[in-house]
Amino acid sequence: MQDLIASSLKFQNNTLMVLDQYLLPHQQVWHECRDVKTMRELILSLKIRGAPLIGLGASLLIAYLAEQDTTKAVLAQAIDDLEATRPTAVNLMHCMAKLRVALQQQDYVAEVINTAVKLFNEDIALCEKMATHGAKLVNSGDNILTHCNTGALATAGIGTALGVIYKAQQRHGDIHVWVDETRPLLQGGRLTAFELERWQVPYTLICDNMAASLMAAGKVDKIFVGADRIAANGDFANKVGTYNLAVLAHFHNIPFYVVAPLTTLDVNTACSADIEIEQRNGAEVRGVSGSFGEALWAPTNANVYNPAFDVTPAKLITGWVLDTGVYDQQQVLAGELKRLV
Ligand SMILES: CSC[C@H]1O[C@H](OP(=O)(O)O)[C@H](O)[C@@H]1O
Repeated sequence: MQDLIASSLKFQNNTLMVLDQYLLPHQQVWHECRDVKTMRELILSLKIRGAPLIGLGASLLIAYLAEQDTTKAVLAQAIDDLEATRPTAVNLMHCMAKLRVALQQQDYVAEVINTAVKLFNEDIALCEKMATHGAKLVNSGDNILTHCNTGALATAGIGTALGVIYKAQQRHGDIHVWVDETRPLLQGGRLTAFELERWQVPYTLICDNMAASLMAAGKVDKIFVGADRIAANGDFANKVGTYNLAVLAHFHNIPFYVVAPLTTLDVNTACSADIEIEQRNGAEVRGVSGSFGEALWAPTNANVYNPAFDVTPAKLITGWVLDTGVYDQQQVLAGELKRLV
């Protein structure tokens, strides 16, 4: 398999490497992955994370195993095992479905490898298209609020919502970004801040509970977020705290955009009620751990509610920025998204 290199995932010299996003930004540690058990742990612990990226990481692992003359039956089980890691982001299911088709072909080793390579390279191109479409929605001097991390660390390209922000900054040179730290795992404070510094995009880090007063003060011009799954009616699931922003944006009449590749659209999921929300370990809320070690602030036995995602109804969304274009609420509520697949 050819070398494939992205910000947090690479296949080089026949070795699959994953950047440990849990240790960023203060430690850059790459883990080698040679088996399903390791990739499952990397995905479940969010060392590799981001809807598109977990699909690509799983795909490259399957391709690596195919290259090691792994039997069809073992590859099929590996696909099932990896698909079962995180239930909300549909990109993982999309990639695994493509690999299942490849596995049924006569020359399945070559087909699986070619499919994984194609998915990786397609993602790079999809990011560019989303960024180009979305950047046209940004005006000079805009203050943009974003949530979680949707950049190069979460994709094979420049990202989804953060890719729009990056392209807009290239175009205008004078935008500013409010970065939600994104409790409990702090993808915004750790990863988005890290990426915006690398790209030299001016930003200000805020706690999630500060977004409301910034909007009330007129300091937020637009909101761009990513998605883990878009339902057929335009509702979508994204990192928990996204729904808060959508309700606040609606109240304050601030444009609210979701940015995702068309492969995040799941026409088999009718609406948000049908999206399975991943529930995560309470330890993530009782304290925090990372490159600095760990800190525990809540009582050891505190009951915790820790959904990794929440859902936002289409009626709160101004626009859907996909690689195929930008769609407004009237188009989406009229069923336009379903006609794209
Ligand atoms: C382009 S990443 C999309 C999506 O994935 C993130 O979730 P996680 O960090 O748990 O993998 C977040 O919801 C992003 O918006």
